[in-house]
Amino acid sequence: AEEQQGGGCPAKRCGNITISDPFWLTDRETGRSCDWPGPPDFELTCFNSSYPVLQSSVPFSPGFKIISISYGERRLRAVDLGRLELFHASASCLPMWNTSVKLARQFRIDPINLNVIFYNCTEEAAARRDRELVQTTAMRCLNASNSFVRAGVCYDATGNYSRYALEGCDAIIMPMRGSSPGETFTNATDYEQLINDGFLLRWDPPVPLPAPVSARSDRRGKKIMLIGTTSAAATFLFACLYVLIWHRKGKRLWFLLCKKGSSNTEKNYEAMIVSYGSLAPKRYMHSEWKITSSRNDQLGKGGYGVVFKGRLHDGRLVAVKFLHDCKGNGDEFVNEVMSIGRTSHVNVVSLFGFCLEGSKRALIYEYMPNGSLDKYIYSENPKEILGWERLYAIAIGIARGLEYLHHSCDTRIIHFNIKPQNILLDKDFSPKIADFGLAKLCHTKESKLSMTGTRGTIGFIAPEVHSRTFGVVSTKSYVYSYGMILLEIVGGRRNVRSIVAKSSEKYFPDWIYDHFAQDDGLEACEVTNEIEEIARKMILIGLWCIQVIPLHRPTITKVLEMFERSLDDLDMPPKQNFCELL
Ligand SMILES: Nc1ncnc2c1ncn2[C@@H]1O[C@H](COP(=O)(O)OP(=O)(O)OP(=O)(O)O)[C@@H](O)[C@H]1O
Repeated sequence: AEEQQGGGCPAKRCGNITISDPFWLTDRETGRSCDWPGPPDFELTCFNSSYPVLQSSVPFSPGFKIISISYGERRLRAVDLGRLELFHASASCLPMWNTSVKLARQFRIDPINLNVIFYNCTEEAAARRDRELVQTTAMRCLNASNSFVRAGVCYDATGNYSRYALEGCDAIIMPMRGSSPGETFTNATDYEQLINDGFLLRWDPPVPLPAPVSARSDRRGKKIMLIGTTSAAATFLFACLYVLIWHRKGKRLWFLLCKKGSSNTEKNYEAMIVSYGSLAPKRYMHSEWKITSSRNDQLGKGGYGVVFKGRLHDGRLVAVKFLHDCKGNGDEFVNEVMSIGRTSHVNVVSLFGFCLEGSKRALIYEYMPNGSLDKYIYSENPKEILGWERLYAIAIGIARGLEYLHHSCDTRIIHFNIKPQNILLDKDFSPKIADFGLAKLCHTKESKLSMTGTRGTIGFIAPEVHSRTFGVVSTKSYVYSYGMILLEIVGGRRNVRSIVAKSSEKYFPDWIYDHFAQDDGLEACEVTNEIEEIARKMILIGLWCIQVIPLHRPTITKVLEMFERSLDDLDMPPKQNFCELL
């Protein structure tokens, strides 16, 4: 019988290799040579008519050059093109994935292969002590003095090569062609040749695809198809009804169904996560963490969902935020989570990972043992618990975190929800900004405090966010919220209430403005002589930040400069007419 490609087209040649079932060739320039494509993982392209290329499952990363295919043994020899680029790239390195990550589901690295490990070191001491390592010379994009290579590492079926880890070095593992039985390479000098020789891959037979509908198919065939399709549709409908009924009866079954999406979607998510590199937040399965506290003991509940304390398998404590009412599909969710996860600053809460199981979504954050700032500033005696110096340090820390979110990272991250509930305190009471980037992920129920600029209470949201008549929404809108937090730190809501009671319901920013110049004016805020400078500075900066017109507010960088100055160098801001906001 005539040899065929996967999908039923006649076999073709690319260079000196015959492409036949299950592989199939696409011609990128002239379009598909087959009407009916073969199994997706087995699609090849022919590079310059000289050799076939197997695609990488990681988007935008180079695939594999095929050197030979043994159809009988279901084995092929391939070279990772990403590795070759290491030798030829003139300027920068492409992200280096472990080869196994780039392989589609149907392919496995043959256990007969040995491995080469490349080390890129920031500290070389450990690498230099290791006699088996050879310093690299040919890697254009790595600094030759701090990159090393080890060859002949045996295959480990569990994929655990941690015993080869070196302190101060990143490592990348790539398979190399297995030698004759029993022989291992201990000398890595020939690493370039070893990589060029390629390695062996095995494949599992693809699941057969349904046959194409041919224009020439006879009536009987059509009838069978019709019966088949109708019964498949009926079965599907029946299954849907069954699930719906069960969903109503008990959510458990629904959960089981949602636990994992289709394997293609799953693969897509994995590929997206991998493409963000090693610092990307990790995707956790429900089984990889557990809630440590009971339902009655949740950490809190906000506009986006409920937050529980949890623990990862490795022992780390986390805060798990179960999101409700999420926008967009899984891919969009993963992309947004990745951009949130790229933030890294001492004053910004770290996102360790996320959960995405069907429609269920959760974010996993580092756990902040001292909770949120509101707990302290609205307590009976906040200044006694934290002390003014600490409160002052917290104020500066928040400004640093905001400056980072404004300038140093992905500008797509918007945080319209700066308020004391979203300032979390770590074990040393250092502040970290939480809850950013969520507006893009989920719909929120209106936030409890921040939207209500009602009489006598303080709203954290800048006037221009409510109404464009006040100006354009910009980073100055965060500055407004920050200013309100400063005034809250000084005044505290309880204090505000008592002041309000004593002063015929005067708005706190108005009240503090009027009392700022008076000698005993700050007594109501428990300000004593020793800490007067600190308190007055926070008030002045706060009042500058809450100027109604955004243009009149300082930038957050300017705010940090103001903290550096002495009180005498700071001017009094113009008094605002807050009535128009209330
Ligand atoms: N990483 C964390 N560590 C410790 N506690 C946390 C953490 N994240 C949130 N919390 C607690 O959970 C509470 C609820 O948090 P969440 O961010 O969901 O809502 P919120 O900030 O009160 O309201 P909103 O959603 O309107 O911003 C917080 O006030 C805080 O006390």
